[in-house]
Amino acid sequence: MHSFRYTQGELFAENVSLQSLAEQHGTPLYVYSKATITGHFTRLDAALGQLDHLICYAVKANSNLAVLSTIAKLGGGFDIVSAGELYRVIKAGGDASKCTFAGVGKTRDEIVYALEQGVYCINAESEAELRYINQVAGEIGKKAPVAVRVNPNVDAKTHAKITTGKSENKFGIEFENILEVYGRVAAEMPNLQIKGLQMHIGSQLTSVDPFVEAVKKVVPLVQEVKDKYGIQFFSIGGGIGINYKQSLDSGDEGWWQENSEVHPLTVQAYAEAVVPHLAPLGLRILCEPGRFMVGNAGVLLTKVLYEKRGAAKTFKIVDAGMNDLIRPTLYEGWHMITPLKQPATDAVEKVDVVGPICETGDFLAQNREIPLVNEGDYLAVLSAGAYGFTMASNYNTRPMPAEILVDGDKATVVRERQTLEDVLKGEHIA
Ligand SMILES: Cc1ncc(COP(=O)(O)O)c(C=O)c1O
Ligand SMILES: N[C@@H](CCCC[NH3+])C(=O)O
Repeated sequence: MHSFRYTQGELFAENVSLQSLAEQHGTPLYVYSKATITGHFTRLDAALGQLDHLICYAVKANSNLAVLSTIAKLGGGFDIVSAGELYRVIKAGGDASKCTFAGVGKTRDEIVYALEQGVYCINAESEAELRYINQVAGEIGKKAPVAVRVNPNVDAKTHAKITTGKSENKFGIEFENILEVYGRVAAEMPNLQIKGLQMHIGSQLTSVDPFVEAVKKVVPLVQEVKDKYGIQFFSIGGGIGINYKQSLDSGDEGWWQENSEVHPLTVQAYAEAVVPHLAPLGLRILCEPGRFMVGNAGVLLTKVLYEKRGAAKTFKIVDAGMNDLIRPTLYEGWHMITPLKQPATDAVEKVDVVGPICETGDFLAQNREIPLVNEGDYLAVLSAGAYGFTMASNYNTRPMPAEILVDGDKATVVRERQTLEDVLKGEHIA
């Protein structure tokens, strides 16, 4: 479901013209659609309807308070990876008791904060971590709810940098060692309460097969852990991929259709494939989607500053760089780029869309055919709602962009653009 579409020659987010937002608020600018987020949550929730389930949205994908508040109001829980993310969830009105705490390197302060706030579960990724949580919990007089993350050694067939469920990845404990570890937790770590088992094999999966392979492999183990230790939940992690090549409302027609392809993975297909394996467990099933929930719900608006016709290439130099959206640089991420004002002709030209950062890797697209645009025109980088702003930085001392949430006719600035003073805050001459 997408809420971005061309209407009378202009690109809209729900009922709001993106050109007007760019003119009013400046660029680079992130714009999110509340209807898309709500639609995605509702669809996944319905697809898992047969199970006792909880959607724990992976906050790292997009942690804007307004996004978190939207999901909290829909009844969602949250998968967090730091004290900072938990702090955000609480500030946004989310419920700590619906939070799972993931990550391989939790610190003492983070463990204490999570226990004090009463998170649903801490998902531990090593035996050393379990022992440390046990120690910290004892010191503060708490019993820590824990799950162990299993590394099922299944290939998620996604980009190498976002594969997490193979033996060579740093995540989780080997499948073969899980039962022994639970045994030691039960016998030797009195301040831990065994609450569940968790897995997550990777991000941006575009086929249901690796999910099914992992679920089929891990379910018998879950059953055994349940029988021995009486756990409450099994979390199947996140990872549902989105279609980066079809980011506009499907009713649209235009040059971008040529780039469209049917996404092989839908939530319905996902649920149909995994639910039959999960239902017999009789456990609460957690799901931790990040990108699926927000990826197609956000765009990054940018302005064409200059055109440079080089000997080998034509560059469109825009005002958004890799510090605003690092996915193309880091993962060869492909994001559709389209003008905010529909071009008068179908003509396209092959260009590199590059940012102002002093790095050769600073590009939003390379060798890409886009419609003819001139200096001063605005472009939208689509499907930028996940791992966009959350991975942005102040590299080259560039202020972080503003974020806007659109809800029907209403556009609200949900994070202000940083000023240079903001960027330098806390910094001192020795
Ligand atoms: C433990 C865990 N859960 C959930 C997610 C969310 O992943 P995605 O955004 O691909 O759904 C991640 C990131 O890959 C993760 O590491
Ligand atoms: N940041 C990655 C996804 C990482 C998933 C985190 N566990 C991306 O944009 O594709």
